[in-house]
Amino acid sequence: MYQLRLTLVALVYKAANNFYGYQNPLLLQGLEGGKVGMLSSTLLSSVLAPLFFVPSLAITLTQPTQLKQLTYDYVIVGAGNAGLVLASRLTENPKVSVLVLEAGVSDQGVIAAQAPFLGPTLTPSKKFCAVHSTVSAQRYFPDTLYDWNYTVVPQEGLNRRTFAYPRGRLLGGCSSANYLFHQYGTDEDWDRLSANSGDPDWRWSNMKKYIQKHEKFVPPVDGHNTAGQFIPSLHGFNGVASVSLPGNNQTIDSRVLATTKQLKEFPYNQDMSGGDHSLLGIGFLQSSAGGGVRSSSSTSYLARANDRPNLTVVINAYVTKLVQTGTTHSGLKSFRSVQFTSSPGTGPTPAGTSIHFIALGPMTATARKEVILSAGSIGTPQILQLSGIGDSKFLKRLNIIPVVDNPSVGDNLSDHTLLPNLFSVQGTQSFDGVLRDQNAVNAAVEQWVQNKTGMLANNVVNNFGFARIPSSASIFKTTRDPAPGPKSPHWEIITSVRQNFYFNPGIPSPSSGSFMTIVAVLISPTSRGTVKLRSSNPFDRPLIDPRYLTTDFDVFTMREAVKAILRFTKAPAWSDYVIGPFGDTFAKAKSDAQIDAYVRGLTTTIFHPVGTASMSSPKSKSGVVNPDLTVKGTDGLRIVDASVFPFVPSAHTQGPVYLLAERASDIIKAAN
Ligand SMILES: Cc1cc2nc3c(=O)[nH]c(=O)nc-3n(C[C@H](O)[C@H](O)[C@H](O)COP(=O)(O)OP(=O)(O)OC[C@H]3O[C@@H](n4cnc5c(N)ncnc54)[C@H](O)[C@@H]3O)c2cc1C
Repeated sequence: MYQLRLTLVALVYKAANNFYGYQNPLLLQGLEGGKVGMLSSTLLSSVLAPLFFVPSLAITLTQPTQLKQLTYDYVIVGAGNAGLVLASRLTENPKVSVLVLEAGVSDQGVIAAQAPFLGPTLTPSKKFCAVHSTVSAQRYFPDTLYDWNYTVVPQEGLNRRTFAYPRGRLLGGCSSANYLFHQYGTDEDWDRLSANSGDPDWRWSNMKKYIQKHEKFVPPVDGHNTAGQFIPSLHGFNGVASVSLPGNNQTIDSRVLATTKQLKEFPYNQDMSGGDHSLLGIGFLQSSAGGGVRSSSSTSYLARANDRPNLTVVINAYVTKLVQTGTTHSGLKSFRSVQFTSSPGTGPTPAGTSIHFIALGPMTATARKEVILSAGSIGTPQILQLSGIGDSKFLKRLNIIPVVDNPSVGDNLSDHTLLPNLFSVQGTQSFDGVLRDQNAVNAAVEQWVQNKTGMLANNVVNNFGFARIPSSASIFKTTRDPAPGPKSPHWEIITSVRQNFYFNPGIPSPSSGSFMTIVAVLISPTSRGTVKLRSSNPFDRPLIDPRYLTTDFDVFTMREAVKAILRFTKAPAWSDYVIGPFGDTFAKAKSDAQIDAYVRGLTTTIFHPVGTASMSSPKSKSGVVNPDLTVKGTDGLRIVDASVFPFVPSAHTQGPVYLLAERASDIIKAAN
């Protein structure tokens, strides 16, 4: 138990420094070179798993070679957020057999995937690797076993910076590795999807029923009175995955709430889940957790299907391509087979290069009914292109034989950007103080170990909100409002007490002082990017180019968000707390040009890529899937994951993915 506590303490520090960006080099040195050693969650998995068993998987095979059969009714690629919803729903019929192929590892016993506070240790830090930095990329992008360890190509709109682009690589996918914010987007998001695709059943009036199937709203772990913090009628209480309000008061909560009374610009919003209810305003975060433990698609949807003999899940199974199995009378190319192999080694590799290949020869699984791609917004377009489904001219250049010419594959990448704004604050009550106090950290660890409450049981954020730029703003003279409707936000504000900032190379982390970070997120981006193959080698990481802040609207909105956040901190509620912006570029950012430079220097991602296999109407010449999620020009192949959203929803994306996958399960059941 001593080792457990030591390891948890170190993970607390790692979590604190990974969240939203900044790593304290001294702290890292301490962790990597000190007694605790390189604290990997692998250690936790192997040594400590029995102490923290959370029901997730039971029948999972750990290698493709353990498969006793290779033909199933459905083959699902990716045991991620969407993939496990499908696996769980399709196997409700005991006559239907399902194989799920997952390249990543198990989530069982992975403590960092369980304690909400430790989630950020699963993915590489977002610490910026400056092109002019003297520090190697490897030093600041340490690969993790639970992540695909991607990086973005140098971003033109962000001073040609590159940075880590986390994607979960374990059972549950990103739902096991994310930061647990849980919402559904606005009704206007879903109504736009419906209008664009021509399918009335994507409308919110139809989609909202899936909340009841998906969500199990549970009380917060501290048992506080939640009256006025959420609206019960917007939630499900008997669904599969737990959702809860914060269970550990943070020092700034009361100031945030006071601000909502003091500034008309930031009204209080009683429920932040979205849908029928507006997202505008500030309220309490709802997290995908219950009882102080993360709820992922693995611990919820897979757990309920564990004992079904008709479901087979294989981890360490890397899908290299889809195999064409014929052509229909109408000329559609059938893809009912999937080629896969043992996952390559996951040891440290320099960011952006090939992964060392140690796999056995390829195997092929075949679906009697359908193959369903749920490999996520990066994996899905990668597999499509490797299979000859994509832009023919581009594929030929990579010596891949084109089968279905579709230039939309891998296009239209859309993501939310993130800018951490750091403020110096008074006193020692910020999270910085807690982290410098070994006794406080030990006590928090002890509390979670004993009864799953306290700091580790909680998300790192308690309050957040959404806002619009005024309709009279000058940008609307030249740009059409990209939000899906007047109730949907343009940007998001996330309040946090963490020491949590991105620093310009040369400005060391302060070893004293207290900080508050208020994050600005661009919610309705107009920049669009791409995910394209680097080569025909399936183990080469694809080229990810979100093209962040390459439009006037996106730059304008981030600038206005920074100005609004400065106004937020001028409310009387902060007068005895906030000292002022921290860091030269922020403190001196007064003119629009200075704010823009500050924004371009620090913005990265909040990990919500969508759109790389967009849904469009069957008649549309662009797009990758039809409204029923079948892949255009193909037969026997669907896509169910975040890649099909043509626009990034006005929310954190796991909730929309859950609803998408619930409806997709119904569509697939009805079609077969
Ligand atoms: C660090 C981080 C923090 C986030 N925070 C939040 C948050 O707080 N709230 C929120 O709502 N959203 C958050 N998100 C985003 C959200 O979790 C994702 O949008 C969503 O879960 C994506 O679901 P998906 O099914 O499309 O893909 P995934 O969940 O990524 O599933 C894809 C699966 O396919 C597997 N796969 C990929 N390629 C292959 C292959 N070749 N062979 C076999 N398997 C393969 C992957 O390993 C993965 O398990 C976060 C994401 C990250 C990475």
